[in-house]
Amino acid sequence: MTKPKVLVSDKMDPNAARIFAEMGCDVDVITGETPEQLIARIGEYDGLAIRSSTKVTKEILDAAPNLKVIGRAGIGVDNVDIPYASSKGVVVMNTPFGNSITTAEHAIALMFALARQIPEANAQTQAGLWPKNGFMGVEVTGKTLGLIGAGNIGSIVAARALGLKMKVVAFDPFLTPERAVEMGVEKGDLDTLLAKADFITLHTPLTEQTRNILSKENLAKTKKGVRIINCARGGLVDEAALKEAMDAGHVAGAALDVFETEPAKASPLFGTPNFICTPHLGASTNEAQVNVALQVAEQMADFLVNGGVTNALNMPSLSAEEAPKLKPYMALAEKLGSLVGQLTTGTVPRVSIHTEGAAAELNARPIVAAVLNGFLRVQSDTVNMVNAPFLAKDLGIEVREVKTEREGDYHTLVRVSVKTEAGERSVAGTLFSNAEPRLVELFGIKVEAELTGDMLYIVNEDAPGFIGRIGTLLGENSINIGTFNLGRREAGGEAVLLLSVDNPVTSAVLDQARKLPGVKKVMALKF
Ligand SMILES: NC(=O)c1ccc[n+]([C@@H]2O[C@H](COP(=O)([O-])OP(=O)(O)OC[C@H]3O[C@@H](n4cnc5c(N)ncnc54)[C@H](O)[C@@H]3O)[C@@H](O)[C@H]2O)c1
Ligand SMILES: O=C(O)[C@H](O)COP(=O)(O)O
Repeated sequence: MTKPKVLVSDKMDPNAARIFAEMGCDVDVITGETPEQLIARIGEYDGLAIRSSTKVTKEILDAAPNLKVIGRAGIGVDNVDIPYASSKGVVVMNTPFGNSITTAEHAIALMFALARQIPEANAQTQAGLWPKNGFMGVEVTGKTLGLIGAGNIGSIVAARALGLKMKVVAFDPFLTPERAVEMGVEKGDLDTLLAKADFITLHTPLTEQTRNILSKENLAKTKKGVRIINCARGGLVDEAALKEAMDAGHVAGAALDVFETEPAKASPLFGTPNFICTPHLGASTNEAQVNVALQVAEQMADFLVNGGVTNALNMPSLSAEEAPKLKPYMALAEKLGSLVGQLTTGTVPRVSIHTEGAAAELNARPIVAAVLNGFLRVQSDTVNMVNAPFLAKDLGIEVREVKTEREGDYHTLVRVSVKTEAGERSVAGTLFSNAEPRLVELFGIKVEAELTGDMLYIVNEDAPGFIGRIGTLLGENSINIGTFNLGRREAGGEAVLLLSVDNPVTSAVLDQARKLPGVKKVMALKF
């Protein structure tokens, strides 16, 4: 088997290359290239490992027909066009915790640097000025820290601030009151935070809701003398408004690790008294860089070599604990989706996935993605688990999930129903020995079959002699039957026959089968 090829295109701890190689990938480390150089190179790679410098644009993705996974050694993925990567079936993963402590520590370091004006005091002292009386600081003890964003990094910052005997007011629409109590912070709305905080620190992603969250208007609502720290993303603070508020003496200090435009080689804020900045160093410690490099390489290699999915942003993750349980269900779901996809013609406005019994206790998202993958594979060769839900949405297909924890006839069951012009049609399957996918119902008829390889699907009138005739036809055409599965609505009624065959059935043989007495429909299927 050829080894997957991975390109590391941003500066990363060497442990990443070591892990890729140890886990069975060929790895090239080529950093600092222009977009044009990357476009010329990317075509041969299955994986791309990045930090924040490489911008993974549409043009790069279009030049990457083999690309299966992009791994971000870090948290923010705003440098990756995720919707476009998803549409191309490329998994995007990050390492959501590896640099959180380090970044939280940088925010605290900047808070102290602001409180005691350390950079300027250092510069003047080293310039021989000994400015003993020029730097009157403030204590942080007893002061209020306004935390905008109380996720991974925000909560570490809050814990450190509480340890420093500060009070913490947090604004985060997704922060539950219980979690706020657990964190020991006061949950408040943005206006309350702005009015109370002596220091404000930002820890949200940059989204339409958070862009310029510290706007001119909101800066005006802050306490006079407030100090602001941004170690999250440029664009959260309106830089021009911040400059005005600092010049007016309303904001006493600001520390930015991140800028709206990076690299920030010029800014009206540069040179402003009590303005401190660092060049996006939040994640730059040995510890964090080793963490994220090891983690991204392990995740990407696991995906490329074993199909494991961890920390993917555009695909349901499969934890080590869930994966063994979910994998046979995903195989079953994909086969059922493929079966209805192959047997259905015309537009399908709705696909419903119903899990029953043991299946209903599982994470439904990978099962749903697998059904859609199987269903849409019939119309697109490039569909996969990542892009299938997006493609379904683009096609206007409503996807419904239903769970029934109570067991029915089977201890575990997955049913896939599609709404068609002819009405609702459904197929259902179970797992034998919790591992082997089996079809158990096809359009209302009980039939037990393994969906595998080349198959022949026949609908006929239940009548004596039919099985002999079809067997003879296939035999005369040297087609060996592997399995033979029969079901019928009632004696003498509509019957279905699902045969697995050792070689594909030609259209000439399909035509002959259609001419057999009592035959209503004949189709070749492939799984
Ligand atoms: N400076 C650096 O080098 C550096 C390093 C690591 C992470 N980061 C950045 O720090 C940020 C936070 O990272 P994290 O790991 O804590 O992310 P996270 O996803 O764990 O937390 C983000 C929090 O922001 C909250 N949030 C979302 N929208 C909000 C809104 N409108 N108002 C208030 N809160 C909102 C979310 O509910 C969540 O709790 C990210 O932008 C990340 O890219 C920067
Ligand atoms: O989102 C992140 O992880 C940080 O912004 C770190 O970015 P970096 O890897 O480019 O230092």
